[in-house]
Amino acid sequence: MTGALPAAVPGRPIATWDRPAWTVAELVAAKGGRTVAVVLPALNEADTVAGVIESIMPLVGGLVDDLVVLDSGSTDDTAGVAQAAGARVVSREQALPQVPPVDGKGEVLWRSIAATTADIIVFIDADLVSPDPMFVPKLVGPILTCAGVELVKGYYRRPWRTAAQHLEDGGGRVTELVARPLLAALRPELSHVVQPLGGEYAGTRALLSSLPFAPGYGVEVGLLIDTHETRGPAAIGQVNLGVRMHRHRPLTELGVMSRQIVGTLLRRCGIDDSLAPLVQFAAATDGSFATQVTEVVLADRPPMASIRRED
Ligand SMILES: O=c1ccn([C@@H]2O[C@H](COP(=O)(O)OP(=O)(O)O)[C@@H](O)[C@H]2O)c(=O)[nH]1
Ligand SMILES: O=C(O)[C@@H](COP(=O)(O)O)O[C@H]1O[C@H](CO)[C@@H](O)[C@H](O)[C@H]1O
Repeated sequence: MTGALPAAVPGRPIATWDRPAWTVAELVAAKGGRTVAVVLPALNEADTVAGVIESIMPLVGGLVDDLVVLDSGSTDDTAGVAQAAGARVVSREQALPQVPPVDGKGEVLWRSIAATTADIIVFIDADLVSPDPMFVPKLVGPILTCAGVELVKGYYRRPWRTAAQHLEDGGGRVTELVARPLLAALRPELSHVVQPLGGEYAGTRALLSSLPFAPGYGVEVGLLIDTHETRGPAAIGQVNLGVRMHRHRPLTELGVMSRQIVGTLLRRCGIDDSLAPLVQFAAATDGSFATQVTEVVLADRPPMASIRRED
C-alpha cells in the first residue's frame, strides 16, 4: 500500500504513502475496536476553528470517536465557536487539573493525551484554511493498516497568498530555513521527512504517552526525534495530504518559533543550548531599532504515562 519510497538516504527511508487510496469505509473496518480522537490545539482561532471542525464532523461516529478542541488559554471566542460547531472543548486546566498549565503548543498537545482515552490521536492545527476532509483518514490509514507504524506525519504543498492573490509554494519558512537544514546536519536519517514540523500528524496512545513533550513550538521536532530514537524508523510514516493552507505569522513571530525549535532540536541531539533569550530588532520610524527580547523555555513535560491522574 505504500507509494514509491523516497530515494535512499543515510539510514532507512521513512515509509511514504504518496497516493493514499484508503476509503473511509475500509478504514472504519480496519479500526478493529481501536478508537480515534482528533485534537485541535487552539489559541485564539475563533476565525478558523469552525471550518476545521466542519471538515471533520462527517467522520464523527464512524472513523472518529472523539473530536476535541484543546483550548490553549484563548482570549477570543474560540471555545464558544468550537462548541457551537460540534466539538468537545477542553481547557488546559480541565484536561489535567492537578498540574498548573504553562503556555505553548506543546502543553496543549501533551494535555490532550489526558483529555481523551482514544487509542489513536490525530493532531490538526486549528488555523487551517479550507482543510481537505480526507486529512484525518489519510493520517490514520498507515496506523490502521500497517502494523508497527506509530507516528504518521502529513505532508503537502504549502501555497502562500501573494499580494496578487496568486497561489505559489512559499509556506513552511521555518521548515525550509531552520528545521530541514538542522536535521540534515544533526539527524540525517530524518532528512527525507517532508514536513518535520507539520502540525497534522497521528500517533498511537502507546507512543505519545511514552514520550516527553517539548514546550511550545518545539513539540513536533521533539516527538519526531524521540520516536526515531525510541522506536526506530519503521515506526514513522508520512502521507501526502495534498494542499494545506493556514494563517501565516509574521517573520518576527517565526523567529521566536525558530528559537524554540532550535533549542529542542539541539537538546534532543545532546548539544547544550545557551538558554539565552532571542533578541530581535524592530526598525522604528525614526530610523532607530527597538530591541525585543523573548526568553526560551526548554523544560519538557514528562511522559503522560508517568503522571498519576486524579480520575
Ligand atoms: O501556544 C499555542 C500556540 C499555538 N497553538 C495552536 O497550534 C496550532 C499551530 O500554531 P500556529 O498557527 O501559531 O503555527 P503556524 O501554523 O502559524 O506555524 C494552531 O492551531 C494554534 O492555535 C496553541 O494551541 N497554543
Ligand atoms: O513550517 C513552518 O515553517 C511553520 C511556519 O509556516 P509558514 O511559513 O507560516 O507557512 O509552520 C510549522 O510550525 C507550526 C507550529 O508548530 C505548525 O503548526 C506548522 O504545521 C508547521 O509547518
